[in-house]
Amino acid sequence: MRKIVLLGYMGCGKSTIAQNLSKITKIPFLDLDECIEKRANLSINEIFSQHGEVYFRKLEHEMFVELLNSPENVIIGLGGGTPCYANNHELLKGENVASVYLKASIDTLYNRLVYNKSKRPLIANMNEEEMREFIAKHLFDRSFYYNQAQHKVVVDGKSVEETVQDILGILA
Ligand SMILES: Nc1ncnc2c1ncn2[C@@H]1O[C@H](COP(=O)(O)OP(=O)(O)OP(=O)(O)O)[C@@H](O)[C@H]1O
Ligand SMILES: O=C(O)C1=C[C@@H](O)[C@@H](O)[C@H](O)C1
Ligand SMILES: [Mg+2]
Repeated sequence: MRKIVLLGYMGCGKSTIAQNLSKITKIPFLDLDECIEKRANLSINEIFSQHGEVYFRKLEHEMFVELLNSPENVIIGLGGGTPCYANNHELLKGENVASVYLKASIDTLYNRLVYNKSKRPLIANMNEEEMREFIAKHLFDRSFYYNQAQHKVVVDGKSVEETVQDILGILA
C-alpha cells in the first residue's frame, strides 16, 4: 500500500501540510513524533530528557519501519531529524513510497520557530542569535539526507493551500 512521506527541517510544515493533504485526499495522516509519544507514553521532551537522544532515535527508526510496513495507505509526517539517522534515508526510496522534501529557507524556518521552540528540545534553550546560527549549520548538515527524497517542494512564501496543491501535482 502507498505511503506518502513528508520530510524536512523542524518548522518546515510537515505536520501542518500533512493534516491538510489528508483532509483533501481522505488518506489518513500519522505524525511520527505523535506515534512515538503514544508508544512511549512520554512527550518528545520527556524522552530526550529522561532517556537521551540515542534512545529517541532508536524508537524513531522502529516506529518509522512499523508505519511503512502497515497495510494501509497513509500519509506519514516525519520528525525533523528522521531521515538523518539509522539509515532512514534509504527507506525514502522504497517502491511504495512517495517521499516529499518540504524545503524551507533559513529565514522561513527561523521566523516560524523563534516563537515556537519550547516543544522542540534541540532548540528550546537557545536565544535568538544562537538559534539562527544553529538552524543555518544544522540545515546544511542535514540537507544531504533531505535531498534523498524522491520529490522536493519549496515552501517559502507559499500558503498551506499552495504547498498542498504543489504536492497534489507531484502525486498525480
Ligand atoms: N505556509 C505555511 N505552511 C506551513 N506551516 C506554516 C505556514 N505558515 C505558517 N506556518 C506555521 O509554521 C509552523 C509549522 O510547524 P509544523 O509543526 O507543521 O512543522 P513540522 O515540520 O511538523 O515541525 P517538527 O519537525 O518540529 O514537527 C506551524 O505553526 C504553522 O502554523
Ligand atoms: O529535528 C529533529 O531532530 C527533531 C525534530 C522533531 O520533529 C522531533 O522529532 C525531535 O524534536 C527531533
Ligand atoms: Mg511535526
